[in-house]
Amino acid sequence: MAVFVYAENINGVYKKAAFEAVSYAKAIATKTGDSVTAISINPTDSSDLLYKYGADKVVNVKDAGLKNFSAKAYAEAINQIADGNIIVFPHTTDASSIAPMLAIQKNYSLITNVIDVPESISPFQVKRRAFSGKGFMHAKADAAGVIVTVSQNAFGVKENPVQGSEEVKELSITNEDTKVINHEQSSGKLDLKEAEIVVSAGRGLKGPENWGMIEDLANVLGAATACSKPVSDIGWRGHNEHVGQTGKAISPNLYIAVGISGAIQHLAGVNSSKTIVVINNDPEAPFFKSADYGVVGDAFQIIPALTEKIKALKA
Ligand SMILES: Cc1cc2nc3c(=O)[nH]c(=O)nc-3n(C[C@H](O)[C@H](O)[C@H](O)COP(=O)(O)OP(=O)(O)OC[C@H]3O[C@@H](n4cnc5c(N)ncnc54)[C@H](O)[C@@H]3O)c2cc1C
Repeated sequence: MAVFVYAENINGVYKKAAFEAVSYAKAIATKTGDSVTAISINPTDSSDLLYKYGADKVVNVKDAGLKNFSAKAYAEAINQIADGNIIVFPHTTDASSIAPMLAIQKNYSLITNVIDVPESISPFQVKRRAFSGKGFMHAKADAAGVIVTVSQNAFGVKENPVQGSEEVKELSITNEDTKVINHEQSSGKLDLKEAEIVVSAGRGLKGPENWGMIEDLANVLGAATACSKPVSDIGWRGHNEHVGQTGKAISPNLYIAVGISGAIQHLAGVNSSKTIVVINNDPEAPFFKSADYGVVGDAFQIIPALTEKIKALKA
């Protein structure tokens, strides 16, 4: 029996989340004594990239009808291939919409946002994030099969090279329900949900003209940029950068929050970050309660100085 894993790609290029999901599937397979089969839809990247993290077999689905993403059509394609009783997905936006559809098609349990290898396989029990990242729970699957989505940056990308094999599968799924009206391109250079470091700013920055210093800091750190909800609501930044309860939920290794008060709805999307640094000129700002490191001061002085210091250190 194989542990199946969905290896997500964007325009054919594997995401970091795909490598993390394969690493996670390998950890389960090691526990169960099974192999790992990765499924990817229309990839252009080499399967070698997935063998590196432990995929014993890679099934590359070729289907022109799946050129545009559709959760229903992708679930149908994966359903035709994944005949094991453990299926792993990354907890990305796309995969999080495929996984529930597949769970219904297969009548499997669905456990989202898992953060560790299962405590037991039969019954399948695993630790997951709950309540917008404010708590944890140990979820138990009660169906014959289980689908899990792995919280990004929680398990990590772990090399486990194997001699893998590849199979190309030609499918022809009908994808008539989906019509692409527009593609929104992320303004940042890095995918916010994949980024290890995120520099985020709020209304404390006073206006969009001041975002240059945030981008400069992000550039020297190799970070993605994010913002609070009001900032994207006013139109200072695009909605693709909005993090929080109603925006993207992220869990980078380092989250730097500049001029953000730390409202509960903002924290809901960022409190799974491994280290949080808060820069705010109000010592009473609620965000300091959730911070690992806090700097009380004016962002307009601190950010350029910090950027220069990091540049000097790197030089
Ligand atoms: C249903 C619902 C859902 C929501 N979802 C989200 C969500 O997903 N994400 C989200 O972010 N919000 C969300 N909100 C809004 C949230 O409640 C807050 O209003 C919002 O997060 C505040 O944004 P802010 O911190 O940028 O602005 P503010 O609350 O105005 O805070 C600005 C901060 O900047 C500091 N500051 C000012 N000048 C400087 C300076 N020169 N240097 C340093 N610091 C300075 C201030 O001290 C202050 O702490 C939601 C609200 C509701 C009701």
